[in-house]
Amino acid sequence: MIRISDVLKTFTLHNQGGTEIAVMAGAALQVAPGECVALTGSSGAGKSTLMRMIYGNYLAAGGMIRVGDTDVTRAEPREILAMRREVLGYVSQFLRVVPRVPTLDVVAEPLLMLGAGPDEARDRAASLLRRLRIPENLWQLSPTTFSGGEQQRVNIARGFCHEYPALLLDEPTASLDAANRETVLSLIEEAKARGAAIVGIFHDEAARNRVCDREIDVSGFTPAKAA
Ligand SMILES: Nc1ncnc2c1ncn2[C@@H]1O[C@H](COP(=O)(O)OP(=O)(O)OP(=O)(O)O)[C@@H](O)[C@H]1O
Repeated sequence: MIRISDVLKTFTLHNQGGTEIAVMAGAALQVAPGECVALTGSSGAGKSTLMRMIYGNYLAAGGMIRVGDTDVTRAEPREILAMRREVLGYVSQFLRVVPRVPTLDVVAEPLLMLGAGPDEARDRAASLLRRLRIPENLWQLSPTTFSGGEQQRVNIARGFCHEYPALLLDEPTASLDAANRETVLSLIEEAKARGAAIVGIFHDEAARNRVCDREIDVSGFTPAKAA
């Protein structure tokens, strides 16, 4: 479902005389449907950079990244947007929302954008919000004023609303209490069971051991070592 080979990434520091820094070379990864792969490696090794390249936020300088039928390194912006709508979900650590949109609609939006009926989309959103213990009296409010942990759970609910064939998870259990952490791990297990291919960053080692089938240490892709 997700196939990466020989990926190269350089950053050009425009505010520092255009200096080019190579941060990744020879990156390779394959994730099959129903599999969860953890990206590991020390801080600065390139875990987030690799996830951003898979999502099409950062452009790879070389190599191949395929998500389903999408050739991410060569796709037009509209193809990337279609991939994000239909195929590849991304649960980042922070919720970014348009102000004044009620929480229920923030969570239902990915399904609404795919043409689901409003009742069906809101029912699914409600069931996720309930599972993630967001009190019902908050559902009609915008999540902009919610606590950090509440925003994180709204973000997770949104990321799991549509059953994406592939998912990127950036620290999905960070700073959650035990009960909500357990819910998130169950959501990941259910997504795997229905065939989702998942790539994640999990600093929570017990969570990683429970849901991940394999680990890929991205330090192996830092140019000095890969050369
Ligand atoms: N936009 C950018 N411009 C320049 N350099 C960048 C940019 N994004 C990342 N880097 C560099 O790429 C390298 C990898 O960073 P990245 O954030 O991917 O690491 P990480 O493994 O996710 O780290 P952490 O665990 O601390 O989040 C770092 O040396 C970082 O400074």
